Amino acid sequence: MAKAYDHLFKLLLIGDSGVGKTCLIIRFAEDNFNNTYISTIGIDFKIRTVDIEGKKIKLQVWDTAGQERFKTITTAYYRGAMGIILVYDITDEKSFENIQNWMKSIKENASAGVERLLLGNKCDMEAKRKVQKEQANKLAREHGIRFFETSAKSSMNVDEAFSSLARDILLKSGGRRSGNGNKPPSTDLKTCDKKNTKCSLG
Ligand SMILES: Nc1nc2c(ncn2[C@@H]2O[C@H](COP(=O)(O)OP(=O)(O)OP(=O)(O)O)[C@@H](O)[C@H]2O)c(=O)[nH]1
Repeated sequence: MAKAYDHLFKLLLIGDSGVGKTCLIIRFAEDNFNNTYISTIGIDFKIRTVDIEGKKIKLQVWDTAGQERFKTITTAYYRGAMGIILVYDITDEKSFENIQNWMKSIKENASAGVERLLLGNKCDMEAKRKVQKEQANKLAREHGIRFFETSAKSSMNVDEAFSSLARDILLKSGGRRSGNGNKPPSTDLKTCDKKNTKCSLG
């Protein structure tokens, strides 16, 4: 039987507990949303196949628990990820400040050259906003990565965010670019990962 997809990409979502990682994955994979909060225990994944640049890309999206007590389990999954999505909650300043720690965790645990993406989730809650878009844009620019504000509740930018990460991985793996050149100029993509003595390709 012919293979149902051209590429399989493993993605991982990280970020503080309660920022909406599980909800983003459920919105992306099942187009559903639930207000009830059930904190993730350890790790889980969902699958969706998308069409990008004429290729069928099967996305295996791993959901990690944001709680500190699961860190040993969750960081073990970083190495196999081709793309990592860092999520904060636009109504929770601490979750944005902690993005720096999550970035550090990627440096320590993920493969060199892993594609990263920053998401400010819950953008449907404008009245409770604590993190300004410009702050996050600046942080994303400093790290040379893309940034989207999303809402798992309203669907805003959810498909766009996952597709953009998948496209970047595809391009890096030898696919062809067709437009979408909105990636900010990289400031750190050419730095070497000391631990792995490998350079990121950008
Ligand atoms: N208004 C709004 N609420 C959201 C959104 N995304 C998630 N939530 C709510 O935020 C709470 C936490 O969502 P989860 O997806 O479980 O958070 P998580 O990041 O997976 O949390 P952990 O599993 O503990 O790491 C739930 O009550 C969700 O309903 C969103 O985009 N908008």
